[in-house]
Amino acid sequence: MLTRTQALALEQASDAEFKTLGLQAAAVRDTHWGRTLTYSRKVFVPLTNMCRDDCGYCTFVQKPGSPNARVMTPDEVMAVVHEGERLGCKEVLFSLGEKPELRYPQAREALAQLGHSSMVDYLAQMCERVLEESSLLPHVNAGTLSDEDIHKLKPVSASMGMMLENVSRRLIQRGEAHYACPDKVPVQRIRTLERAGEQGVPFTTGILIGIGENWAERVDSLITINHLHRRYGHIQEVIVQNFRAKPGTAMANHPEPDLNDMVRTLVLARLLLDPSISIQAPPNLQQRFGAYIAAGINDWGGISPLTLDHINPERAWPQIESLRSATADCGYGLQERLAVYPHYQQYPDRFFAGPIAARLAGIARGDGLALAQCH
Ligand SMILES: O=c1nc2n(C[C@H](O)[C@H](O)[C@H](O)CO)c3cc(O)ccc3cc-2c(=O)[nH]1
Ligand SMILES: C[C@H]1O[C@@H](n2cnc3c(N)ncnc32)[C@H](O)[C@@H]1O
Ligand code: MET
Ligand code: SF4
Repeated sequence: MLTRTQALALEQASDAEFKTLGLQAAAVRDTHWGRTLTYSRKVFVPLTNMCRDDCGYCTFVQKPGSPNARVMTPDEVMAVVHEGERLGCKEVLFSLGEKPELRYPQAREALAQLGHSSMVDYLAQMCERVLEESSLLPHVNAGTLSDEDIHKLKPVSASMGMMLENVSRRLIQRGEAHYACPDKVPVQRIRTLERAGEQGVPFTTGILIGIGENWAERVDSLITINHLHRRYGHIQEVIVQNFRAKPGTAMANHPEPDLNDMVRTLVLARLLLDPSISIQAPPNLQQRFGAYIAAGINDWGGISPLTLDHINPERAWPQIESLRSATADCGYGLQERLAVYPHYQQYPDRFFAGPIAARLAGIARGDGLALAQCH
């Protein structure tokens, strides 16, 4: 594994040097993850698109008053879940705006009508319903979480996630991507990762590249994730996600990272992080699958046969079969996985509680949806 000094020095490395490093990264992946990449067949449920933050790159968020601002009803959620189940999905990714009730009366009213006072309460209830009424496993991506939030969500979700994005405090200054976003203050994101570790939650995180950060700040963000994983052993995967510029946002004219930047960052992540951490890059935000595989990724993340990627709705998911053939062209297999990685299922007492523990124990015994039955 690289030291911080070595990682920082890579900023100056030539394309030829990166070619050699890419071979090393791919070798680390082959040793620890084998020659089969994974993906999770999932549905995406944007429980609410109202959010107390205003990230400069986000088109998901809608201000109350806009005709598109909403909180999904339980029936709407369950309709997506059941349709996903019919199509063979095994994961429900709840991805939502952060604590809109703390900023907007309209969000408080919408929640009150549903019988809740916070979005996390409503989220926990919907996770519980998903477990009671379907075979899918909830994975929640609700941003920063308090100790109580995690305690509430752990018994009803297989795993949780929150992109660290970046640890740089520069990005919260006026004119930067995270200006006036209380949930993007680095220490808040780091505390969420820490709390998840303390409470034993299999956790997905990652970095968002191209939002104004520099190479050293990427290195420090990955090192932060690695330190937390050393302490708690709970980081199941790290997503390296590339910023996409969206019309109508504050960052509409901000340059997007190119493929070379993405590849260099994937190589950095693979050589810097503990090799037991899965490295994922989304296949719908660039189309050069082979370049990512060569850079050492072992996972394509969630792919949906049903729902849009609501965060990047203009980027269609590849068909699973076309991803399989592109992956095969590079000499790798493609296999479905669950929202929680197999390693964590070996330590149920630490990582699972309540109804989700019972469901995962059932899967391990072979009733319900065994991984072997995955497509
Ligand atoms: O479809 C998506 N899936 C996203 N995922 C889901 C991911 O692809 C996997 O499906 C899950 O992490 C299950 O392992 C996230 C999960 C997180 O915990 C945090 C952030 C993301 C980001 C995305 C995303 O932008 N689009
Ligand atoms: C779920 C994750 O999606 C990411 N996200 C939000 N907006 C964009 C965008 N324009 N481009 C790429 N990623 C984005 C954020 O990092 C969030 O945490
Ligand atoms: N609001 C959360 C975050 O930014 C999750 C979804 S982003 C559309 O991390
Ligand atoms: S990226 Fe997440 S936190 Fe930021 S505005 Fe969008 S929904 Fe809110």
